[in-house]
Amino acid sequence: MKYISTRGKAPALSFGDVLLAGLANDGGLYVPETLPHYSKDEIASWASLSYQELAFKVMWPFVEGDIPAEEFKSMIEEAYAGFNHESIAPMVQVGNNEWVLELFRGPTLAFKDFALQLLGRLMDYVLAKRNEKLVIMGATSGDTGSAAIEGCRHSEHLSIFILHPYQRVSEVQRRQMTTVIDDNVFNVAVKGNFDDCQGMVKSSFADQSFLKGAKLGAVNSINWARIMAQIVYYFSSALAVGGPHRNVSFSVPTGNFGDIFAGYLAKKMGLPVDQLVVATNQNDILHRVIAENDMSRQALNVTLSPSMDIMVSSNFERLLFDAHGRNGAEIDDLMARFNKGDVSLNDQAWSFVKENFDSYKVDDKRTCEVITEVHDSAQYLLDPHTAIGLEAARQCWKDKSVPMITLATAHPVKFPEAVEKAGCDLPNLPEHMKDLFEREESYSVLDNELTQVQSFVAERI
Ligand SMILES: Cc1ncc(COP(=O)(O)O)c(C=O)c1O
Ligand SMILES: N[C@@H](CCOP(=O)(O)O)C(=O)O
Repeated sequence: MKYISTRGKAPALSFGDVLLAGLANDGGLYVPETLPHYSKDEIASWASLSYQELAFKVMWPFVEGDIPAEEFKSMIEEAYAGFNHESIAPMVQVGNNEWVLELFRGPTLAFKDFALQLLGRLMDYVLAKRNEKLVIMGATSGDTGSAAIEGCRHSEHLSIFILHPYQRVSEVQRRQMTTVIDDNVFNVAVKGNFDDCQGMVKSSFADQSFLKGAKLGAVNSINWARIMAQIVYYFSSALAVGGPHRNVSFSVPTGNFGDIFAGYLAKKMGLPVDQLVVATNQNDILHRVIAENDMSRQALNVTLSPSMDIMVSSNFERLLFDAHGRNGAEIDDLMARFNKGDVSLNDQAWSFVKENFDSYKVDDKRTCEVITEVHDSAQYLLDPHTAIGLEAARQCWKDKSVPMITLATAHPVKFPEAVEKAGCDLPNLPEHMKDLFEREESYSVLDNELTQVQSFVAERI
């Protein structure tokens, strides 16, 4: 499998190279040159597989040639061994034909563990083979950071620098990152927002001279391997409710557009998907572009769903690549126009986006109401991101005979403020985190300045 950049100027790479490259050197994002496609019968034949076996089936075409099959199988086994449910991604019914897909059963209690438990192992394997080291820079609005640290901390080949927006992640999220005191783990609180952190990571890829020869890698969903691992649970959940011989729909709490892009790819690979619903909080650029073709950047709101406080949505570029007939030159030009303030898509691209996605925006007040309502009606506690997903599902659902699956992207215990505002009791922290509030923290607070952050990294590698 070869991977090409959405901006058409970077060289096509193999899986191993894409894994380590993160962002393409033309500023684009890597996507597979072609996708495997499966018939309904082939997909149906996967129904009896374990999650790990299914993960191998779905991901193998993307890594074949770079990772030996037996090694890849072992990595998958290890990656999901630390999940606390035997199904790995269990489903809970919360209404008629209405399902919640629990993606928070991994070590850091968010869907990011699905990809990052595997990514750390993949990177470690490829780096060991090549006898190389990698400096990871990642940006987080709260969940990627801890999942990436957990996935990479044991590697001798990786050092990891995670930028989070100062005072804009929940205390549980912050402590999950900052209480990991390892020689190769560095946490930085940037006096800015998530977009600032993500912008610094992307600028660092564009000019890596500050690293004095060291190589930079990515753990955010700009890294193709993140998306690849997230495709699997669209297949597992569809199979659990009668797919592929019946259609299913998905509603996805969305920020950086990585998770729902994985669902879009599952559909392209043959999974019969009726609707893909983009659920946003008040930071609604994705809802505005789908509904009104308005991509104008507005000030970032602080919400009760902080992990989705994102305005510049990296993976949307991967979708736009398809919307523009996979023409890299057009995307290169489009991105330059966006940076100069252009805020709309051409008619053809907008139609493509609207044909593939529905969308809905949910504010904080409604988020809390949904948490309360579902707690009362189904005795089930949603986290605020999932509540947004469920409300969007209900508002956008066109055919109620089609099962609607909302992705539960995080555990409610990470977001006490929303749970308490909804009038619900906060569950206890799981056993492995129960002393989280007593653990020592270590992190540095830096100004929202690229040079300051880059010097911090350069001095520590
Ligand atoms: C809990 C939670 N829900 C939803 C999202 C949005 O996912 P994506 O960025 O892949 O759209 C994130 C982070 O991005 C998250 O941490
Ligand atoms: N919500 C994310 C933001 C980063 O998204 P990613 O999927 O690109 O890593 C977070 O929790 O950090």
